[in-house]
Amino acid sequence: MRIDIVSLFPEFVAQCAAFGVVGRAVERGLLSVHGFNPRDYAEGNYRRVDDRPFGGGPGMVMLIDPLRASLRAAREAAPGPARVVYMSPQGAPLTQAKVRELAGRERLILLCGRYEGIDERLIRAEVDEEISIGDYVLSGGELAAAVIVDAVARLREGVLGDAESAVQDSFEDGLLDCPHYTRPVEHDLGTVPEVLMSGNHAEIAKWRRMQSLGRTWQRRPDLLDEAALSKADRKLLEAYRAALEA
Ligand SMILES: CN(C)c1ccccc1CNc1ccc(C(N)=O)cn1
Repeated sequence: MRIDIVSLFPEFVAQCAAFGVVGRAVERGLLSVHGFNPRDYAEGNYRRVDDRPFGGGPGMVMLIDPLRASLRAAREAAPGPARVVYMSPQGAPLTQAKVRELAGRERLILLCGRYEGIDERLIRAEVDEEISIGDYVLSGGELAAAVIVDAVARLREGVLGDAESAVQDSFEDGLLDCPHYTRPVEHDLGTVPEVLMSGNHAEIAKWRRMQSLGRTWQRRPDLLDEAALSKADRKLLEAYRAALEA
């Protein structure tokens, strides 16, 4: 998979692909991340990439042509179609389903805005979709792009060993993750739930599912569509609630 980053600070995002599982995936050639800086494609001796907004108001707007030239350079840097994603507060909220969809592609181009954003005509002409990583404002799209790189990379075949837990991750099945424990069993911060040491894998799986259901119900009821729960899941959630009252 190839991901191109169009940004005034491309090394910022490339660094986010230099550590951990994503860094190893890059080393192993499962993924490559390349930066394109609109300033390298800006005309004139000031190499302008922004200008004042028509209609007045504070701040600056990113110019069309340096962005369009850097997008063209990114497209032409490798074969095959690329999905152009613009990171912005006006985008569709990022979900794990959207991450899975993006991870299925061979090429992505992530467009990072700075200043007050980008001339709308460039967005309309070149952007396939706008994505927001949450309802808050950042100084640039680079952190949002880094989130996409990480979330997408870890879903690519071969990136996570079976030691890691991409499958059981929260949101993979639409529920929050269960609690996790490791050594020591006895600690002044408490002990470990008995069932996890029982060796009874069916019981352990049931306990974990019950915890995921219960935590989702308690912390993110918006994610829990109780109607869509299986009979077994509904029984587990009942058991979780009953244990709270006990
Ligand atoms: C400078 N701003 C406000 C801006 C305005 C328009 C586009 C991009 C930017 C860059 N900033 C971003 C980008 C993304 C997100 C997000 N929630 O995904 C938050 N902020």
